[in-house]
Amino acid sequence: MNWKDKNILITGVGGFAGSYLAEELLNQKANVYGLIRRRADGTKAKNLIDHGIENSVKTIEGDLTEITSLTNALEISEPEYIFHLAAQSFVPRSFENSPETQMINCIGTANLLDATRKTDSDAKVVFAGSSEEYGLVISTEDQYKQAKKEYGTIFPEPVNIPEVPIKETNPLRPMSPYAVSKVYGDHLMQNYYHSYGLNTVVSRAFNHEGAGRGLMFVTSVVTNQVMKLKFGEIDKITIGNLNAFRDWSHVKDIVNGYMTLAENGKSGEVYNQGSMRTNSVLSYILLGLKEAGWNIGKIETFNGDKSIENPTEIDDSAIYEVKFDKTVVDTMILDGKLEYTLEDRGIKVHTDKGIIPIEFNPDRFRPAEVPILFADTEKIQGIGATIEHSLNDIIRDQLNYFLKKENRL
Ligand SMILES: Nc1nc2c(ncn2[C@@H]2O[C@H](COP(=O)(O)OP(=O)(O)O[C@H]3O[C@H](CO)[C@@H](O)[C@H](O)[C@@H]3O)[C@@H](O)[C@H]2O)c(=O)[nH]1
Repeated sequence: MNWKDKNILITGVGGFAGSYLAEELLNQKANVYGLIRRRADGTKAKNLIDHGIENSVKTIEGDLTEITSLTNALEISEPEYIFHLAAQSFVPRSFENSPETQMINCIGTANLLDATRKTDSDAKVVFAGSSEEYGLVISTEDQYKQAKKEYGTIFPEPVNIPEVPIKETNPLRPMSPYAVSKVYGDHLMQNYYHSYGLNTVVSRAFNHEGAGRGLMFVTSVVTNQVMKLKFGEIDKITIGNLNAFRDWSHVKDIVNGYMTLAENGKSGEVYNQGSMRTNSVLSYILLGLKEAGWNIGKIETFNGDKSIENPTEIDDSAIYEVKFDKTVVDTMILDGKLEYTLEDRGIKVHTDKGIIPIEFNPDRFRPAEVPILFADTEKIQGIGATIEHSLNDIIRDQLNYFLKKENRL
């Protein structure tokens, strides 16, 4: 599409993905308006400054929880396209303060849709739903039996096992207040299309990462610590569940996907966005260490009773970037060579420069966890989206970000 001179409104423009999206649209000469929360100190959002676009985005102050803010933003920007990215997006925070998450994510989305309807805007709305909506994805028969026991008759039955890679038609089994809030927004988008004919398209993006990712998300937790290790500021890595598998995309691929949805997404439809890979948190750490210059020899549990020799040398994509193999669930390394529990307290990584401990912090484990996410992205690829970045591209960008930030380049 030719974005030149098109009016765009982005909610959450000061956020991680919002600022990448704004930069790309500005590069393509669109008029970018961004809804931004009032800041007591009068400064602009840091992400806009990092992207050098703080003066090019036309910011409109407002709050999603006040519908007048949204009608005002729509009247000022007269958008042809709205990207609704603003949200409380950190899963653990939603467990701590669920009403806050619901206010922003549910009421905020309801306000935006209703403001769009009431102002007779014919803008196309692209909504940032989430892979978290899928929640408890079933990978094995045993897991299914256990889940069925726990959740009883309300458990949405799998269509087939394994349910990975996950298609848009998969049942939604949200596992956190955040995930529930995204299911709400997702369904409301579809409902406003069917009830009022609003042009709404839902993106269910899987995890997306890159330079500038919030420090609390696991990929930044890892790469930030890897850099601190490199410069001798810490002597171990502290982490939560090493055994979670995520489908990590580069944020730039996801932002391009949002633009593809604006251009070619069918109204009332839902599209996954992901990388067609799934990797464990442990793999992210090992690849991060490797990228930062360590050679990894062996990994073992703290008491040494379980170990793997040369894990990063088993280096083909079957280990670290897989087309999902159904034998692989709930084990740390994808071929299941090292299994561990929280009682093991951590893992030692033997390297050419000494041992690096990876210590489990029980506080970082969640009341309910999503064990694996892995997208089937055929539908969005069918309308033109592509995957341009590898997992190592993401890790490299994040490591370099921390190098630059600390003036270490
Ligand atoms: N944050 C964090 N997560 C950790 C840690 N240790 C292990 N993890 C595990 O790493 C996984 C990823 O956590 P996050 O990076 O916090 O992301 P998320 O919960 O998967 O959610 C992100 O992706 C969603 C899309 O799938 C987004 O919708 C959501 O807003 C967020 O960006 C989770 O399984 C989490 O338990 C840690 O120290 N910190």
